Amino acid sequence: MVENIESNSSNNHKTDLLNDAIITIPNQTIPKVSTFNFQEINLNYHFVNINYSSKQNNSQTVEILKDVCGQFKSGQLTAILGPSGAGKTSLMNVLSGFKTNGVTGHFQINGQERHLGEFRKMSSYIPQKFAMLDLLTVQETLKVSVDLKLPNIKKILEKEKIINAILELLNLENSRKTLVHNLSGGERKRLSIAIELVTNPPIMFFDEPTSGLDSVASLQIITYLRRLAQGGRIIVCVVHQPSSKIMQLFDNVLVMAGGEMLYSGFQNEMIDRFEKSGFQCPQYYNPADFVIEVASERAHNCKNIIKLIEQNKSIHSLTRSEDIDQVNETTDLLTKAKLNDPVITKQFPEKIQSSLWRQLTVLVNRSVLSMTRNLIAVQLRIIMHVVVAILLGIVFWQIGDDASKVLSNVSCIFFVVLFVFFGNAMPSIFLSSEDIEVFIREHLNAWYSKKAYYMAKVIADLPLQFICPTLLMAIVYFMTGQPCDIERFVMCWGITLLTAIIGHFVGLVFGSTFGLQMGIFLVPGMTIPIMIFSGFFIRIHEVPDLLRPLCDFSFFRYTMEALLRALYAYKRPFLKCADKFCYYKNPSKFLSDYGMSGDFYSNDFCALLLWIAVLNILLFLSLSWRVKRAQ
Ligand SMILES: Nc1ncnc2c1ncn2[C@@H]1O[C@H](COP(=O)(O)OP(=O)(O)OP(=O)(O)O)[C@@H](O)[C@H]1O
Repeated sequence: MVENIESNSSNNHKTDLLNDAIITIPNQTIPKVSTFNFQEINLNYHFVNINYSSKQNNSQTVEILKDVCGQFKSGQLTAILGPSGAGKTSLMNVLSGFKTNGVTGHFQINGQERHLGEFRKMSSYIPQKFAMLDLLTVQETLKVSVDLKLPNIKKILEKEKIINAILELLNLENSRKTLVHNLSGGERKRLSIAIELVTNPPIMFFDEPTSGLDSVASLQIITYLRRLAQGGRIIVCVVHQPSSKIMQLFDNVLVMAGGEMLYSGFQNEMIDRFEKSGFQCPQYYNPADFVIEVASERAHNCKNIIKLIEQNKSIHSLTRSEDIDQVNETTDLLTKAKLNDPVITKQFPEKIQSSLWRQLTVLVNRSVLSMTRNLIAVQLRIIMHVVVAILLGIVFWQIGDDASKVLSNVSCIFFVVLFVFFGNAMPSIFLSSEDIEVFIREHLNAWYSKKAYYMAKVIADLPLQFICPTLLMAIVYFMTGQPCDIERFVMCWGITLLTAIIGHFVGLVFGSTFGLQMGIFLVPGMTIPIMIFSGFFIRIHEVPDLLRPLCDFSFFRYTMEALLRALYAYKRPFLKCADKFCYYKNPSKFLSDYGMSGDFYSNDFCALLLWIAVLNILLFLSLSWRVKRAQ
């Protein structure tokens, strides 16, 4: 079957199509990557004495990778093998530049020290769990990728040509209209490859691209990867127990054991090398299973195995830095000469980052598209606001001008604040925790800046933050019989909007910092205590002196104060009294009893704006922290 797939000329034709689609675009301003011909530059990625350690919670340092060396060359497909916990994923993270903290050693591209920023632009890392937005179709997902990664391609037809070529190459044409969350495991994997293929990167890393797939789908994926490698790319992937058929597709193998490198060299020399070192592979045994079994014995004799295999190595079986230097000197002269050629250097591939404006528009459009398909985020949120508003209107029907029901009116206002806050905070926790992984991947792959993502997050939800509180306030205000005064209505509406925005940011900050589970627990857990200091449960002047500063900190205090001032301050005439005596007939008396007298609506408004500014800063810091932590 392998042979069949390999000899299939139509597949080669698809590879050509992809290259054609990208290379023959009739526009001189097309990105450098589009004009890059992989055959022209032989990349040689060397890594020497790579060590990686991580600090534990108890401040102990764990050594994860120890003195790993090796090299990858253009046109070769390399597998990283090893038993569970051998350090394969860690090595992949380090080599791809996704992990930098605690990493030492030398990384060289064609003999020159790797510059991380540049390296990220010319490489792609497809992790095992490749985060994607579930509510976009395959075609839309690829379109976003093209829009962000190929900013110089403006014509829709050209974009479609590239998308079609990639879909055809990866056999995804029939799924182009399928939502990502409806894709099968294999299709999802292929889509993740497709997304990164858009820029035609010359170096691609895959962490377990076959995990969760059956043998046929696994073979298919590795065959695609081989085809990509044959197009002149460096393709490296971690694989778990590949079948013999799959093993044959690899050019090189890197075997890891206990964070050390056991073997690095040609796939077809591997068993020979192990046999010469005294490890006999039984007949008809899967070579991958065999080397993993040998590697699993590392706990007892890993050092001995490495030593033995070293003694029998060939020039291509690289296990130590000296070997790499030797190969460097002998084989890279031509490549170096080519790299120094200005014509070729000019064609060196790199991902071009689009302008901030373009990043912003693409990200906002994507968020809006995704949100409109999200039942919880949009439809349910609007419906809930309307239903609750009508319910409140019925329960508190026409009490706004009734002096005997002032306290009930305050409860109604408090309920509005509560509902608007949580009605916006909870969906935002869900939304932000859902796409934070997508952000980290795309940002680290140099698709867009943190600033663009942050601004898009703020802008995309604005329409809902406008619509939901507006609907709620309009219904509640008029059903509950608040004063028929447009100014007072606008004042109340403004505060409800700010409350919704604060709720949204609180949700974003907690969701992106702590994730969904912790966010759902922490938002109510941390905000409900703040409500105690809102002036609703206990009047501010009755709060113990020691805790009084907390009232200045509570944003619920400012929302309550502002709303009650909008309704009862600013020379509001006496309220109607249906009973013989109404204590709060005079609205100013009520405000003064609650410690809210004075026409200071604007102060409360400014305090809420300040809160929004602080939450914005926290959100930006949270995103930066998440990116840093991912590295
Ligand atoms: N940040 C970390 N802190 C502490 N230990 C870590 C950290 N990352 C990885 N390790 C440890 O390093 C070892 C290698 O982990 P890694 O995930 O690279 O292994 P792997 O070969 O990919 O395993 P698997 O095949 O099971 O995914 C494991 O023992 C793991 O527990």
